Amino acid sequence: MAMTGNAAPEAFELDGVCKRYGNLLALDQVNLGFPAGTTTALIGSSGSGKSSLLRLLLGLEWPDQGRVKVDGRVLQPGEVLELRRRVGYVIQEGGLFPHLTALGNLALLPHHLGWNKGRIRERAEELATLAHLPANALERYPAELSGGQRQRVALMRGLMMNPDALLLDEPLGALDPIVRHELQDVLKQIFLQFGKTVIVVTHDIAEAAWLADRIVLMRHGKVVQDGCLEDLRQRPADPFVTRFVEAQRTLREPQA
Ligand SMILES: Nc1ncnc2c1ncn2[C@@H]1O[C@H](COP(=O)(O)OP(=O)(O)OP(=O)(O)O)[C@@H](O)[C@H]1O
Repeated sequence: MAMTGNAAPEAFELDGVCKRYGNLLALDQVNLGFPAGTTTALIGSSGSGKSSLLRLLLGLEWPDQGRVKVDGRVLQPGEVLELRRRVGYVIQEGGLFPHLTALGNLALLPHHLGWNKGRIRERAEELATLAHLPANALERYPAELSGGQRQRVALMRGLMMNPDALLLDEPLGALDPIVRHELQDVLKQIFLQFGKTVIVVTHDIAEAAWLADRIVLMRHGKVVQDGCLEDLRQRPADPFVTRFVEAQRTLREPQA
């Protein structure tokens, strides 16, 4: 995101953030920074607070304690609409509107901001090439697309306005292994080309390591470890880290 002065501020920052839902403490004193231009994978068991964390960064939720900062400034409710224009958000299953074609879904925000049809189509076609979506799929409704194609469109929608940052919540969650593998390549290529701040939530440690140099592992609303895959493997901060890493099955040759 925008830099001010000599020091590049963190694109996003959580400063002593607690988030409660009733009696449940979903985030417990989280301190984390996401420097501008870096890619981070957030992993952790189900219910550890990963999605809540992303929603706080987007102003879709507010902390009960602590502060969320964007570009070094505390996020204010009045800034959320503008923030949503500057940050692409991609969720599992895509969240596409079923009554609009792929192109219609992609066009929603740019149309609202006054882009003409030609410019919208040109941008959509450019992104279709990037996301390896056949151009004719742009005219189809979500129900006429495969799961992988819907995810590609969701990713394209997140990139449509050339955002300053991209937040992805299990973008490859519900896909078969071959499509997932292909899309991991597409995502990695896009992140490299994009060169901006990316935070991606996944359950899969191999996917996390493929997409990001930095992995933040969460459990029960707290950050357990923040490092690279090698740190998690060789220097686990906690026995839970080893359990989490070892719980991810790898295929081995059958024993003779
Ligand atoms: N709107 C809500 N109302 C009540 N409880 C919620 C709400 N959103 C999340 N929670 C609870 O907060 C905790 C953290 O949820 P969150 O979705 O952030 O976890 P997660 O790590 O993203 O989980 P998953 O990997 O299963 O998506 C969970 O126990 C969840 O049930």
